[in-house]
Amino acid sequence: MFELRLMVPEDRVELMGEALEELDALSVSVEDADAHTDAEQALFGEPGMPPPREGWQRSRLVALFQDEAAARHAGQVLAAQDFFEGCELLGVNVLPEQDWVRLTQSQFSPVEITSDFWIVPSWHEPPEAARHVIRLDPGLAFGTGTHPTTRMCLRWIATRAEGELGARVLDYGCGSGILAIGAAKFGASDIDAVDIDPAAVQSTQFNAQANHVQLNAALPEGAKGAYDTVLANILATPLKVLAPLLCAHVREGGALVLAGILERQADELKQAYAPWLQLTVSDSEDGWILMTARR
Ligand SMILES: C[S@@+](CC[C@H](N)C(=O)[O-])C[C@H]1O[C@@H](n2cnc3c(N)ncnc32)[C@H](O)[C@@H]1O
Repeated sequence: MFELRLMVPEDRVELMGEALEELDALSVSVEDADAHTDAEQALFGEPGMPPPREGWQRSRLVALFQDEAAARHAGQVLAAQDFFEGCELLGVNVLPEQDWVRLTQSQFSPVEITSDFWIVPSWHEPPEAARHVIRLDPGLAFGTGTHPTTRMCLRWIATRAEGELGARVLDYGCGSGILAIGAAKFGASDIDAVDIDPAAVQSTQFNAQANHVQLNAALPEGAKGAYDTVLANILATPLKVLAPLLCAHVREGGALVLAGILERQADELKQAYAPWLQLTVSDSEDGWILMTARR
């Protein structure tokens, strides 16, 4: 494989990406050319929403080609176009042969939630100390246990006193289903896991089966009635919109557990939920907080 590398200003990223695909690039990736420098201007976007801008102020495009001639030809064709002004050809590199499966797998190790609760990829043996294990491989949906928001929710589940989690649990925004599966491992027996993304619903069903866990995975209409515990790891903006809906699903005496919230967003979340529940911050990690309430 060969990669053609180009420097492209923000307003040309999409056009150049499309042109490279027309020229038979196998893939095109876009990197921030100013990443990790003083000139870096990070772009933050909400999952599922279009990116806030088409590219960084200076983007590095890397297009993959089957052979060197195709990569060089694409570079020559692009350089001759009038829209190439302001762009730069950085060169063509040979990409060394790699065992991509092994390389990807090496990036995922078992994740410790508590000393005896671990998330373990299928190609690893669980650590000896692990009494509770979720077997999970990275897939299409969010939630491998490596993100602090997921870890805090799982830690909350694992550290409940006997019976406190309850039997009936709702995982709202289930992604890979990791929280729903975690709830099952800690005693919940009637679990609904819902997500707006059909791929997440599928992924949850698959992961539940792989963990020998019974749950109902569905689109959001699958959330019905009152639950002992409602878990939602989404992001502050959707969590504010969902406040009345999520609170309505918490039974009298039940718990609401919210994640995906940055430390500086604590007050806006408290205000949004105040008509129904009193949220408090009950955990934090790497600038993210866990907010919980009891009805
Ligand atoms: C950050 S991921 C969390 C995944 C998993 N629960 C975890 O804790 O790792 C958020 C998930 O919420 C879903 N989501 C976002 N907005 C939603 C909404 N309004 N209703 C239901 N699901 C939503 C996304 O599709 C995504 O799968």
